[in-house]
Amino acid sequence: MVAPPDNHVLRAHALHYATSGTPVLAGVSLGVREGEVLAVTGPRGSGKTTLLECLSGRLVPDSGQVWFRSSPVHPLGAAARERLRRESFGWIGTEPQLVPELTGWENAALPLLLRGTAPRAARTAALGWLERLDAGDCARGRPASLTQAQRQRVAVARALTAQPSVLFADDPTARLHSADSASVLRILTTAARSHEITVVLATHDPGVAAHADRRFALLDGRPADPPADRDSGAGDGPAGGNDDTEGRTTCSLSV
Ligand SMILES: Nc1ncnc2c1ncn2[C@@H]1O[C@H](COP(=O)(O)OP(=O)(O)OP(=O)(O)O)[C@@H](O)[C@H]1O
Repeated sequence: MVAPPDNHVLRAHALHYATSGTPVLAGVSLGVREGEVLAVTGPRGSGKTTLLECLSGRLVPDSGQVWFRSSPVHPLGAAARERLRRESFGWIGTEPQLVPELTGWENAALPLLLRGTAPRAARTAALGWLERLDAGDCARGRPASLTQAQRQRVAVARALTAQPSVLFADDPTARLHSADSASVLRILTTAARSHEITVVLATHDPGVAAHADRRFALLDGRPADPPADRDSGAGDGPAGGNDDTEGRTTCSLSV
């Protein structure tokens, strides 16, 4: 096993994953640089969610390697992967998946409370992020009383409150209207950049991918445009669609 280069916070090498005998990922390699916003793009069913799940330790690939900084993730057992996710990773899904019995701030504070942070400090941090995300008015409401966009803002606050090293966002705005989508994405990416949180963002929407620094395109579980030198790690080099792009969205917000 070879540890990733220093400037990669995450690295995957030759990932294969199949479900019911059908290949979902078929030899995917990529590196994610510290602090970047990387969009994993591709049509529906191309394997984006599965790739994020393998990178984040939610799924164990059938073969291949995943590294987080200088530590291998793929050989870890379930408890160690869960600890890694709790301590170092955040996840925002397409659906907010909030706890219905808890208020907005309680939902946003949950990762800190699970880590053992004192309730008062967890509450202060959660309220701070809700305010920064223009969701201060969601603090006292339970999820059922909030709109879809408000619930997703609470989910974003929950992910950021934990100050993850890497935030995985799986089509986080797919259920939002375009104005809400643009606003949530702008706030999410601005907050991540100002707090040096690496983001891996799955989307099939080029408008969403435009918020990222770089794109990695999948097609049928493979890199859509692999670099000529695959051993150097697909998605790392200046080749094809998996390349540094000028997609970074200029934003004056300070979150
Ligand atoms: N648990 C599972 N059981 C059966 N098939 C699965 C499972 N997970 C993924 N698949 C299949 O693997 C393929 C890739 O799924 P995946 O969700 O990773 O793609 P995606 O690019 O994220 O798609 P979408 O944009 O629709 O979310 C699809 O054909 C999907 O049906």
